[in-house]
Amino acid sequence: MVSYRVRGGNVLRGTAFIQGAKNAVLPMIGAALLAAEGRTVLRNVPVIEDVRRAVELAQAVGAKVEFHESERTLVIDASRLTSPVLPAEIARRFRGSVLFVPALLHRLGEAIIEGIGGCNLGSRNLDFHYLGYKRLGAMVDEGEAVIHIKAGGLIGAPLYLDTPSHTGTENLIMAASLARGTTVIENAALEPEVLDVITMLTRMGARIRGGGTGFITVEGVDELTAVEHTVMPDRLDAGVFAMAAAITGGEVSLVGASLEHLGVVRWKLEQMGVEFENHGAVLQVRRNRPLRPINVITDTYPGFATDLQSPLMTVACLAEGSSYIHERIFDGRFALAGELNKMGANVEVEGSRAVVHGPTPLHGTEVTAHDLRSGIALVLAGLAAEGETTIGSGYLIDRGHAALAQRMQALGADVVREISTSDEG
Ligand SMILES: CC(=O)N[C@H]1[C@@H](OP(=O)(O)OP(=O)(O)OC[C@H]2O[C@@H](n3ccc(=O)[nH]c3=O)[C@H](O)[C@@H]2O)O[C@H](CO)[C@@H](O)[C@@H]1O
Ligand SMILES: C=C(OP(=O)(O)O)C(=O)O
Repeated sequence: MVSYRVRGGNVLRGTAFIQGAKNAVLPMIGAALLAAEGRTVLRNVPVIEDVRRAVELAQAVGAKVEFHESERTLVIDASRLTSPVLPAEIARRFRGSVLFVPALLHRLGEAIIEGIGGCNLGSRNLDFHYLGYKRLGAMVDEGEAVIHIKAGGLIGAPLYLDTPSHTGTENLIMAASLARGTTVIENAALEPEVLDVITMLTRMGARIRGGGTGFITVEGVDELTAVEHTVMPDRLDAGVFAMAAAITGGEVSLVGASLEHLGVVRWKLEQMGVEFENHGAVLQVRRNRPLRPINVITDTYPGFATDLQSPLMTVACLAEGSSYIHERIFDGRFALAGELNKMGANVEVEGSRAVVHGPTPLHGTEVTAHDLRSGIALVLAGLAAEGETTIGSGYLIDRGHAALAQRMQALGADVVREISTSDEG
């Protein structure tokens, strides 16, 4: 059982090193399994629990994987895959398990999904994935507990997504890359991580056009080769550290962060009173005036990232006035509000909208992470709160943020990660 203990009141100053992107490395591990020969090398891999689960899952289907954690490097040899089964005990613990399906279909002719995990954010459908596989010629049997997808060779086809699903786009690009003929994917996702995955696949020999336009064309090839690729920086980790500076009225240098990748998040934080300045490759973030309230509507990239909606809700608690948040991507992403209210916040939720009445002084207490980003949002709340905050279910934070306590401590924060003996949490 992991928990985080935060003593608030310290102003954060110093340098934070932004990790490699969780939402890029997971599809890249899936992509590495498409290469039937040689060894793939992934660099700048974040040392997070989701990557450890992905390594276990790749090993479960027969790949040889070495995770050199201190070098943040993965070496993946997928020349012999032996099992199409994504076993429940691993696959249920993270979302990235769905990204193994295209490789299993191409390499073994079938994929058997015994469970799918990831943050509990309300409905998280996969119908666009399944419909896409079907249009490429696969058979999908959606059982109660197990999903069985079979294909005796995929064939390119016109595909579409009702909304630009992030993993849906990645999966259909991977499936199309080794399919016979041409596939066109309309309404594809534009997220920077999707583009990074396209860059890696292209290096592997895939023929993909239109990344970043919403309209992607893939000409199938006969084989993909193992390559070396450096994972892009994690814009969500960067956003969290920027908000940590903002909420404590501090100043931090973010090594590896890209302003461009923050999209609308950058402009919303600026409206709240946060200043950004690029110093070459280092992004300086500071806040030295009172926080202003904000209106935010989450959207796909370059809109305001839903994964930063929870941390922003915490920052809004300290703003001078009422902020308005409209969550448009997930239908159950406001569990944080109840936890913040336990700390003295005044957040009202109605359906997909929340109003944060600020400023409210926060006080430390025992709270629970309901998902990865509500967990990190509670760490931010703890930084601004009087006294001590204990955040339970810390495993959820470890799913997506590497060495969080050490990186926060380096900025002067009092954050400790604690482990007690009990079940995962
Ligand atoms: C591992 C990974 O990359 N996770 C990210 C990915 O999740 P993920 O790829 O699961 O998110 P999607 O973009 O697919 O889902 C967004 C919305 O579309 C709906 N939908 C999606 C697919 C589908 O087949 N049918 C359907 O209805 C979902 O229910 C959800 O409401 O993008 C999310 C939205 O930016 C981020 O919060 C997650 O951090
Ligand atoms: C929703 C998230 O992740 P996942 O899709 O892996 O559950 C997240 O990173 O906030």
